[in-house]
Amino acid sequence: QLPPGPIGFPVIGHLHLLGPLIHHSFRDLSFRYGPLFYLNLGSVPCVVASTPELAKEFLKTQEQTFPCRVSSLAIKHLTYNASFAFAPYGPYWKFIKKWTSFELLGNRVINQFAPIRIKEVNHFLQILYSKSKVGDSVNVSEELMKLSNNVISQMVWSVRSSGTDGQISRSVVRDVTQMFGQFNISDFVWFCRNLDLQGFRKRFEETRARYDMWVEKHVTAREQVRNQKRINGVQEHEAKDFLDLILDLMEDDTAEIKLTRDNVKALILDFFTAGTDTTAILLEWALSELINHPTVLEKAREEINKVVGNSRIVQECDTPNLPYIQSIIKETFRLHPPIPMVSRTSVQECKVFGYRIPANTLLFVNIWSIGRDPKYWDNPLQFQPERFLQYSNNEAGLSSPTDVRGQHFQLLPFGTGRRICPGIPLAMQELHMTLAATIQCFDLKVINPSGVKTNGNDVLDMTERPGLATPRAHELVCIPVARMHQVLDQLCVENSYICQDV
Ligand code: HEM
Repeated sequence: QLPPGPIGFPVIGHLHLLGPLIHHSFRDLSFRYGPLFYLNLGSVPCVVASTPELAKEFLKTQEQTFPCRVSSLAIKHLTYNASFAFAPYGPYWKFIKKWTSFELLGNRVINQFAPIRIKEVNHFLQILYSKSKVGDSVNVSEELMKLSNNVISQMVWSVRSSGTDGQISRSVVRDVTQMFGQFNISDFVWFCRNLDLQGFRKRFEETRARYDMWVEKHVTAREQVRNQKRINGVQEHEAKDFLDLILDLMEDDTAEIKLTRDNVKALILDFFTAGTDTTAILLEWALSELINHPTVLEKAREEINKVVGNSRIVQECDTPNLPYIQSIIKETFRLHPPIPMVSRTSVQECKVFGYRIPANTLLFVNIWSIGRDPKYWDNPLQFQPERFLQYSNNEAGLSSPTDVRGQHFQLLPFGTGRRICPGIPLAMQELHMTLAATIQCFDLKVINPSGVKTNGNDVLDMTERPGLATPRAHELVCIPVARMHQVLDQLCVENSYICQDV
C-alpha cells in the first residue's frame, strides 16, 4: 500500500502540480493528502514527508535505506560525475566524508582559518563604511556572497576571489546551484532522456567549460609550485590549504582511495557551491528579518553592547555569550532554511508507518514547511527569536537546547544522519560573527523596499527565488548608516591593505 496521493496523468504523472517553488507546492499538497504523500514525477516515484516524526523515521531510523542523493543530468555533467556531495553511498563517499568531517572541515582547520574569516568580515564592514560616508547604497546580498566566497576561496587555494577570478568564481557558483535546482524534463520522463527540450545541455556545457578552465588554472599552477619545491628540496612548514591536502591525497599511492583529477575538480566545486551561497543566503534573510523587526534588532544590539561594549568589534569568541544573536540565527534557519528540502533516494523497498515505499524512490523531507507548521511552533509565521531562549530563575536568557545540528527533527537546516552537512562548524562561526558585527556597526536603510505596507510601515518583501537554494527574490540593497565611527576608522587604518581594493 503506497502512501496517499493525487491521481496522476499518463507520462507526466504529477509534474503539472509543481510550481516554481517546489517546497511551496509540496506544502500545499500535504494540506490535501497528509504529511506523507506519494507522487510520480514523470516516471520517477517520489514521496514527500512533512513532519519531524517522518523526518526522523526516514533520515535516522531508515537511513540505511535512503543513503543516496538525487541524481540528475545537470549534476552528472557539471560535477564530472565525480562529486562527493552527490556521490552514491559507497567507499568513495565514506572515505571523503570521514576525511572532510575530521580533517578538512574539522575544528583544528576551522581554527587555523579564523584570521581569514576575521579579515573578510572586516573587509565587508569597510565596504559598508566607505559607502556610508558618501551616502551610497550597497548591494548587501552581493557583498555577503563575496564575503563567503572569499572565505572558501582562501581555505581552498589561499587566493582571494577578487577581480575577474572572483567574478568567474561567483558566477559559476550561482549558475551551478541554479542548474542543480532547475527542473529538467529529461530527468523525469524516460522517453525524453536523450532529448533536450528545454535547451539545458548547451548551458551545462558552457558552464562546465568555464569552471574547468578556471579550476585547471589554479590546480596546474599549484602542481608546478609543488614540483619546484620538490626539486629544490624545500621543506613545508606552513599550514596547508585544501588544495595541498587534496593533492597530497591524490599523490598518495598508499591511500585507501585513489583520487582522480576529476574527483579533485569536483571536490573543489563541492566546497565552492556548498559553502558560498548557503551562508550568504542565511545572512541576507537574517538581516531582512531584522530590518522588518526593529524591536528585535534593538534587543540584539543591547545584548552586544552589554557583552562586547562599543570600543571594539564583536569577535567569534564572543558568540557563546550572545544567546540572543544565536536565537536570531536559529529563528532565521527555521523560517528561511537556505536549502528548503533534504532529498535522498532509496536503495531498497521499505515500510514507513505502514506504507510501502518502493526501491529507487525519491524522498523529499520538506524542512521549510516543518519550520512553519503550527503543530510544532507557536505563531509559526512570526519572527520571534525569543522562542529559542530559555529563562532560568535568575531570568538571564540562555540559548535553548533546540539546535540546528541534526538532533532536533523540527529544525534540520543542515540535514541529519550520515549525510549531514560537514560544513556546520565553519558556517556557524561565520554566521554569528558576521551578523553581530554588521548590526553592531550599522543601521541598514532600505531603499525601494519593493514591499507591502502593513500598519503604515514599509516592510521588505520576503519572496524567495526558486532553485536548490532559496535566496531572496529581490537582492537586499541598503544605504548603510555607520554607528561606531571611531572603531570603524581604526579598522580602516589597521587593515588599510584591504581598503585599497574596496
Ligand atoms: C548556512 C550554511 C549551510 C547550510 C544551510 C547547509 C546545508 C546543507 C544541507 C541541508 C545538506 C544536506 C544534508 C543532508 O542530506 O542530510 C548539506 C550537505 C553538504 N554541505 Fe552544507 N550547508 C551549509 C554550509 C556548508 C559549508 C560552509 C560547507 C563547506 C565548505 C558545506 C559543505 C557541504 C557538503 C560537502 C555536503 C554534502 C555532504 C554529504 O553528502 O555527505 N556546507 N549542507
